Amino acid sequence: MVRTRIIGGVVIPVTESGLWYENGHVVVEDGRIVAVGPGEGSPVPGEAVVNAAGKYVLPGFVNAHGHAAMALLRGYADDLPLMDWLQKKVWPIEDRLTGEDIYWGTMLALLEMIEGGITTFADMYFHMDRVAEAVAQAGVRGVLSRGIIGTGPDEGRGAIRESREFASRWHGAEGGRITVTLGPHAPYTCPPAVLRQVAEVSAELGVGIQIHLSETRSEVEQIAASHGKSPVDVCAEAGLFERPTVVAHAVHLTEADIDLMARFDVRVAHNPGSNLKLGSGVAPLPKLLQRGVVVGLGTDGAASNNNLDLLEEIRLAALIHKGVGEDPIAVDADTALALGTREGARALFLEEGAGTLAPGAPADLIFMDGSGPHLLPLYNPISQVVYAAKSGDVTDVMCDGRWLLRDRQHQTLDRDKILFHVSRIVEGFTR
Ligand SMILES: CSC[C@H]1O[C@@H](n2cnc3c(O)ncnc32)[C@H](O)[C@@H]1O
Ligand SMILES: [Zn+2]
Repeated sequence: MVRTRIIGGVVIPVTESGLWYENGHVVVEDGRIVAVGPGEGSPVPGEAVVNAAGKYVLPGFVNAHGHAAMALLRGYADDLPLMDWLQKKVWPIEDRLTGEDIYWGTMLALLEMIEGGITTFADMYFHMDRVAEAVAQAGVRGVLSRGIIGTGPDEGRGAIRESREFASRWHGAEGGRITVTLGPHAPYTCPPAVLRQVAEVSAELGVGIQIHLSETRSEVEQIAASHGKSPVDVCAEAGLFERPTVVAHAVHLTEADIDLMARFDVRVAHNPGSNLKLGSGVAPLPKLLQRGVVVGLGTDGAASNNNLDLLEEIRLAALIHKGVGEDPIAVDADTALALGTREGARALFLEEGAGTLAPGAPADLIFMDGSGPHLLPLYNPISQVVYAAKSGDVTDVMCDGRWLLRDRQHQTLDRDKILFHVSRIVEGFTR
C-alpha cells in the first residue's frame, strides 16, 4: 500500500464549478484519489506527507488532440494554410521519418507535455509501437491511433491491418494507461468505404475513433463538391458516429451538423492555437457547449501550434470566444479549466471522474507554484490559473499515482539524452 497525503496547497478539484479549498488535502492510494477536502483531513500512520504550501493542486491537463512526434517539425513550415502545409511541406518530410525518429520525437513532446502539466494526451501518427513504448516509459496516459490514410493504392488496408495489430498489443496496456483507438485521418483522405470499414473494425475490437473533421472551409467545399454533403454527414452515413468518436477541430459546422453531433454524442477536440495559426477559423465552441456536446482541448502537433502548452489552449479557449462573440462570458474561467481537464477526459471517453480530483478518480494531478509576481495578489485561484499562470509554473506532476516530475525534475525521462538524440535526428533532415 502506497498512500500519500498532499496538504497545505490551494486545491482545485474541477468537480464542480467554482470549487476550491484554500488550504486543502488530496490523498492518493494505489494510483487512485481516495480523499479530497479542506484542511489536512484525517492523517493515517505510515502515509507519506507532501507539503504543497504555496502551490495550486489541480488535475493534470488533458491534451485531447495531437501528433506528438511532430515536435521534430516545430518551426519547419509556418504561415501556410492547412492543405499547402500538409501537401507541400509536412507529408514529404513525414515520408522520411523512421520509427526511431518518431520514438525520439515523441519523447521530446513528452518532456514538453510533462513539464507543462499534461498527464493524458491523444495521438494519431505512424510507427505507433514506438510511440506506445515512449508512453510506457514516460508514465503518462496515451490515447493512441495509427493514422489511416485511405487514398493510396492499397486504400488504407495496410494501415487498418496495422491498427488491428497495434490494438491487440497495446489496448489497455500499462495498467490501462494506454488506450488504442482507430485514426482515420479525415474525410478528404478516407473515402466513405474506408470510413465504413473503420466503423466496423471499431465495433469488432471495441475501440473508439479519432478523426480530423471540418477543419477548414476548403475541406467543407471539397467534400460538398465530391459528395454533395457536409464532412459531418459523410462520417455519419459511414456509421462512424455509432461508435465512440472524437473529432478534432470541428470549425466549419452547420446547425444541422451540430444537431447531428449532439444526437450521436460525438465528442470534439477544440484546437484554438492550431486553428488560428493555420488560418482555419474559430470553432463554434459556445454553441457546441450550449447544445451539450462534450468538448476537450488539444494542441494539435507542434508543427502547427508551435508548442504543446495546454494551459495556453485553456487561455485561448477562454479569450477568443469572448472576442469573436463580443461576449465576456462566452467561455468563463471555470469552463475553460474544465475543458482542459475533466471535459478533455470525457472527450476521450476515459473513465468517469478522470480529469478531476474526485475520490475514486485516477491519481493524475499537478502542482503549480503560486508565488510568482504574475500570480499575486490572489483573489480567485481558478481565475489565476486560467488567466495569469504560465505552464512554467508547473513544478510537480503525478500520473496514475506515480511522480513524473518532482520540483521540475523529470523522474521517468532522461532529458539530456532525449535532447541529444533529437539534435542528431534533426541534423539528418537538413543534410
Ligand atoms: C495519418 S497520421 C496524422 C496525420 O495528420 C497530419 N496532421 C497534423 N496536423 C493536422 C491538421 O491540423 N489537420 C490535418 N492533418 C494534420 C499529420 O501531419 C499526419 O500526417
Ligand atoms: Zn491533428
